[in-house]
Amino acid sequence: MSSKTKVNADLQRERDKCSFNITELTNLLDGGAAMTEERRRREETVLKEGIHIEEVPSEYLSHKEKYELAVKKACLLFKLIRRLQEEENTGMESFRAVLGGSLGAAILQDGSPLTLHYVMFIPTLMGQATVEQQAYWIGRAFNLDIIGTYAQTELGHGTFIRGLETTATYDPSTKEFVLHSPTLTAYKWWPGGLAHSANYCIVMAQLYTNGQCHGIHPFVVQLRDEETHMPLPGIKVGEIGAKLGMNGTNNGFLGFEHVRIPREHLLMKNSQVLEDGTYVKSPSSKLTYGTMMFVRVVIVKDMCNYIAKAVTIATRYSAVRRQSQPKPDEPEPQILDYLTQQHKLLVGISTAHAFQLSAEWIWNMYNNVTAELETGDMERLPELHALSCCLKAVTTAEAASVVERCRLACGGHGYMLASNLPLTYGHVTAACTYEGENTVLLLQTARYLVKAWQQAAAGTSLPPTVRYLSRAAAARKPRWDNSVSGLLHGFETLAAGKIALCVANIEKRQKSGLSYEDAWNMTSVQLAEASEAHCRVFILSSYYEETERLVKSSSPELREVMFQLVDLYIVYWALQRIGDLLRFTSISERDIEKLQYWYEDLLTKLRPNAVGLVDAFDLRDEILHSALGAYDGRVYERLMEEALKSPLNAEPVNQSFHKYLKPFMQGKL
Ligand SMILES: Cc1cc2nc3c(=O)[nH]c(=O)nc-3n(C[C@H](O)[C@H](O)[C@H](O)COP(=O)(O)OP(=O)(O)OC[C@H]3O[C@@H](n4cnc5c(N)ncnc54)[C@H](O)[C@@H]3O)c2cc1C
Repeated sequence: MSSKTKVNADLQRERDKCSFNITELTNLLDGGAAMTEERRRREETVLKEGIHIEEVPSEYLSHKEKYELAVKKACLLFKLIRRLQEEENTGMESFRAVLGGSLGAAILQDGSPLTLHYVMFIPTLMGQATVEQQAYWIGRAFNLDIIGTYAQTELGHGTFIRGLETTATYDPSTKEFVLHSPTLTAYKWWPGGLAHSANYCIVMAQLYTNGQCHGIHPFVVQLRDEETHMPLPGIKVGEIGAKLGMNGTNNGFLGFEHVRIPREHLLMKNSQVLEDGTYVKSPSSKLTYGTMMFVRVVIVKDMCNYIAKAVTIATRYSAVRRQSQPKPDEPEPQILDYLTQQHKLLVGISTAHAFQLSAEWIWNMYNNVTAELETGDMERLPELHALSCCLKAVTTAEAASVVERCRLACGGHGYMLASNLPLTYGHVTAACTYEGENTVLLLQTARYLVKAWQQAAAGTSLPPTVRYLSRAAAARKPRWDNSVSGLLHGFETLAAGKIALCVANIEKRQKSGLSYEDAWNMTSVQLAEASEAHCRVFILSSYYEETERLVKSSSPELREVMFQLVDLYIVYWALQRIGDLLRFTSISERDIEKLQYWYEDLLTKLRPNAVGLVDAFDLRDEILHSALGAYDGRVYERLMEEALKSPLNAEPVNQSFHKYLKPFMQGKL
């Protein structure tokens, strides 16, 4: 982890005074010392290849050059994965280990044109292809003989999947489907790698057979010649243009002009079209949820990595940076000594832990529910779906706000691309939109919560993550208790109160003559907030419970810090939601005052361990890729080194001086 160069004295002092063993925490976060060892070994293997090293920083390249560099790096990375698969005789794990987590992003800082192959193309084949189809496609995809992507969104529709316009019409005479984009708005728009990278694609299209539409289905479509890479006849494909971030991902558009594909290219694990055109319906439309939920859980894990990266950069910088002079005769303090700065950073650290533990929890639930699905048991599917929706929405939104707060915490230098905070923000804020737009996801969870509340009120027993609604429906406002468990109960009361109010408001609006849909829409701001409150209950309680379980055999020093972080996170959110707590619980002015003191006291207690806590994320300099966040804290030297890489600094006078500036100044332009 550490670079061999001299470490900034302030940063070293922070490390010296850390009260717990940093390696112990690293091991805890990785899931054991062996896992830390394995991660470090993998990072060493991958980074040793030097794929991440850039001759000219990619921000100074043109759009086209950026893409070409991203393809080069992605290919070298895939080549490495292939080698690791052979050497270690592994499968999908090598993809996940090298591309997932923070390692992939360290090599392709602005996104990879080949990621969709691994995050969407292969998982969709695994989830929706029959055994025979898998035998044919997965081998080819796995060996990277073909590169795929996933095209669902169209120019005209993203959220409303039923509104997609691309058609796939079955022709029994040739046993083919004919793919067509009837309008401009039917063009696929957004898929990563679609523009110039992938040669195959899973296309979601409206399936027509025997004159009847059966809704959206997945088709494997060849887009480009495997040899020349030229688009096949009838395929109109290109790039959608420059974006706020993720400019290496090669997002594309795609239109079809009566393109024919074999019948077998419909992924038929769930629904089928027989040779004569007979449509055989899926036993449950819910079976296709699997891939979607897998991706959402992966997103939550990604958010932990981005937050860990941003808080590491901003915290180390805050230990090095000195600013202002609050006491006239004393030197300028480290900015980390300002309570407002601790407020910006320490909650970020606890957020990374909270999300990681929530992600572990839902990952286990996902695996259990998937195993149950294989045996035809779908009981916990709606609960998992509701939880994965709100968790994706809340974690991505919060990650975006943590990263932005970290950027602001670094003042002007945080605005530099060299800090790596802007690119990190670009990644995180994109996740608020892709794989289900956040508001839409919160409203999906709200639908589940409204039903759950009605069941709770009717006395029906509820699944574990909404069981608190039954307790709330049965009891009156409990007495306020200003402890951690009291706060957790307070959040349950708050969430239940919000959900109950939404149900009451919808009913009231219906009684006043509105349709259910209009009553829902009029209540939707409250519904989205209720959904967020429910998610908060889940995150806070799983963070608390999982930490208790996790630190059972930890040293007393580490245990103390871990609980301080949990307390900080819970008290922080209580203070953020004071208005709601006043409205829905019996919290008093005095309780709030105590919470505020408690929060400030926690910040002060955690302050000496701030650097130790971010060091424990164990992010190598190559992964942080930041002049402000490097292990040695040589912030100013690195900023200057990076500035000197600007192509403008290659010559003392730019030609535009002679061409424009001088003639302009002399009135001759
Ligand atoms: C970086 C990036 C990568 C992407 N990659 C892919 C990809 O690989 N493949 C792919 O197929 N797609 C991809 N997408 C597309 C993405 O999935 C969609 O953008 C997303 O689903 C949102 O749909 P939309 O853009 O149509 O937004 P819209 O649905 O038009 O949303 C616009 C606004 O309307 C609101 N809204 C919409 N419906 C409702 C409702 N029912 N109730 C209340 N409010 C509503 C939303 O909350 C939002 O505020 C990507 C997008 C991004 C940004």
